Amino acid sequence: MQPVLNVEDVRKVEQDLTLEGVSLAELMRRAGHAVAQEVLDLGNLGPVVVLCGTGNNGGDGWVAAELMAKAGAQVEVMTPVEPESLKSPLALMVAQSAVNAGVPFFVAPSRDELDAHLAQAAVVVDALLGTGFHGEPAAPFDIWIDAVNASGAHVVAVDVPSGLSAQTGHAPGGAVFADTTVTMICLKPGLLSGRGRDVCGAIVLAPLAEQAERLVVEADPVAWRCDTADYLETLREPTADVDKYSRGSVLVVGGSTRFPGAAVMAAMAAARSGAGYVTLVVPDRIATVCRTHLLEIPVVGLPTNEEGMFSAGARTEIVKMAEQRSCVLCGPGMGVCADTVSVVSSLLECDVPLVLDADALNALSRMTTNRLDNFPELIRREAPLVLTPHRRELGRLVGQPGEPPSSLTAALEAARRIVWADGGSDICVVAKGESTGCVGVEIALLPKPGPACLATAGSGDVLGGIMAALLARGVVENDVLPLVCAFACEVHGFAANLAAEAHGSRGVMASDLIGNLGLALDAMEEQVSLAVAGVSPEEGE
Ligand SMILES: NC(=O)C1=CN([C@@H]2O[C@H](COP(=O)(O)OP(=O)(O)OC[C@H]3O[C@@H](n4cnc5c(N)ncnc54)[C@H](O)[C@@H]3O)[C@@H](O)[C@H]2O)[C@H](O)CC1
Ligand SMILES: [K+]
Repeated sequence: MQPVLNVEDVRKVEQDLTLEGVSLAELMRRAGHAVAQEVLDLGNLGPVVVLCGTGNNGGDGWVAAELMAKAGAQVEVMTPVEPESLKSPLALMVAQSAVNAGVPFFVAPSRDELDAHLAQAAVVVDALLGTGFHGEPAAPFDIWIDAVNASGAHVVAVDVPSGLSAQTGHAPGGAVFADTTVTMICLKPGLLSGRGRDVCGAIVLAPLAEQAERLVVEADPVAWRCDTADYLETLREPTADVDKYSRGSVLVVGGSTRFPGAAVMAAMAAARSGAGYVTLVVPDRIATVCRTHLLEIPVVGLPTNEEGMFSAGARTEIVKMAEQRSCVLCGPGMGVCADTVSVVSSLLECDVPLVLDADALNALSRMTTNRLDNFPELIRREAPLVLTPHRRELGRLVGQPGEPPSSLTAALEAARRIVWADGGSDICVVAKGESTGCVGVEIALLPKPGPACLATAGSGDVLGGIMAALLARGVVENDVLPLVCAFACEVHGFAANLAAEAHGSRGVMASDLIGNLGLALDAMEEQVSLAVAGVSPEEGE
C-alpha cells in the first residue's frame, strides 16, 4: 500500500525532514536529481527544454537542467523572469548555479519563440507550477501549458503536471499532459483523482530521503493506494468441498415498477461473482418480468404498494429471508417511500452483513433528514455494513444535498463523518466516483480506478452485487472490510476493461459487465498471487 498525503501534510513532512537534518536546499537538489535521472534514463533523445516557474517547482527544474547539462545532454531553460529576480531564495540560488554552470536560458519568450524551441525538443521538463499552485494558471503559464501540449514532445512533469491541483485533482484552466510525473516524497490525492487520472501519465515516486517513509506515515495519510499484492488477505483457499450455500447465499432486495432492471442486474452480478445461492425479492407486480430474465435465480414477489414499490406488508417476510442469508444487498431500483424506508430500517436491525446501495441510501437520507452522521445509532450493528454512495448520494447523507463533495478528499472526509460518527462498528463507506475511496474505521483505501466506461447507468447495481457476493463468502473482520470492498471495486473495473474489449470503450452497458465478472475475479486472483510472489503480470503469461 502506498500512503497518500494532503498537500499541507506534505509541507509538514518537508519541515520535519529539515528538523531531522535534511535541509530544503538538499531536498531540492535531490528532487532535481530524481527528475534529471528520469530524463537521462529515456536515453539519448536529443534536446531537452526545461520550463521553470518562479517558485520552488521551478527550482527543481533549474537543478535538473544543470545536472542534465553536466551529464552531456543538450539542455535549455525557459523562464518567465530573469533568474536573478526569482523571489524564492532557494530557486534563486539553484538558478544562479545553473547559469554559472553555463546552462543556456531564455527569458519570457513569446509564444512563437517558445513554439520554435519546443518543436526542436525531444523532451520537455515541466517545472512551472507545483504544490504551490492554486486557481487557474495565470499568464504566461496558461500559454506555456498550451504550447507544451501542442508540441508533441515527451513530457516529464516535476511533482505535479502544471495547472493540476495536487490536492483536488481540479484543473479548471487546463493542465500539462505529462508522460511521466516524478512526484516528491509521496503521492498526493490530486494526482490520483479528477483530471489527475488523465494528465499525470506514469507516476514515479521520488522519496527524497530515507526518513520520508516514516514521516509520511506519521503525518497521517488521508488514504492509502492499494497495490495488487495487498489483496492477498481477501483471497479464499480454493476448495472443491463446497455446496451452493457454503459459497455464500445472497438476498437482493430491490426493484420497483419503474426500475425492475436494476434489481435483476444486481442479482445476476452477485451470482456471477461467486455467490452459490442468490434470491431476488421484488414487489410482486414486477416478479414475472424479473423471472423472464433470471433462469437460475429464484424471484420472490411481495406485496406492491400504489407507487409500484414494496408495500408495508413486505417487510416481515424480507426480514425473515434476510436472517437466513450470508449477506443482503438492498436498494437497487427500489424507490423511496415510507414503506421502503421501513424495509431499510428493519434490515439494519438484522444480524446479517448488509450492503446498502442506491435507493436504500436515499431512504437513509430520508430517515435522517440528510444527516446520517447525526444518527449513528441507526447504523450501529454487530454485522458488517457497507454503504456504496456515489457523490450525490454521499452529499445527501451528510447534510449537503445540493452540494456533493467536489473532490476525492472531500468525498473521503464526508465518508469519514459517517464512519466516525458510528464509532467502531464493522462499517465501510465506499465513496464512488471517478476515483473511489473505501473508508473504514481505521483506514481509507484507494483501489485502482476502473475505466471511464464504468460511468454508465446500472454500473453501481453491478458493483453492489459483487460486494454482496464477496461479503457472503464468510466472516469479514472489521480491519479487512475496506480491503474486501476495494477488491470488489477492482474486480468491477477489471470486468469493465474486458467488456470494453468486446464492445468498445464507449459502448459498454452495465449488463455487459456481468458476464465478465467471473473471468475478472479469476484474473484478479491470479494477479494477486503473482504480485505476492513478486512476478509481474507479463512474466506470468
Ligand atoms: N515536497 C517537497 O519536499 C519538495 C518540494 N519541492 C518543490 O517545491 C514545490 C512547491 O514549491 P512552492 O514554491 O511552494 O510552489 P510552486 O513552485 O508550486 O508555485 C509557487 C509559485 O507559483 C505561483 N502561483 C500559484 N498559483 C498560480 C497561478 N494560478 N498562476 C500563476 N502562478 C501561480 C505562486 O505565486 C508562486 O510564485 C513542489 O511542488 C516541489 O516541486 C522542493 O524542491 C523541495 C522538496
Ligand atoms: K510542474
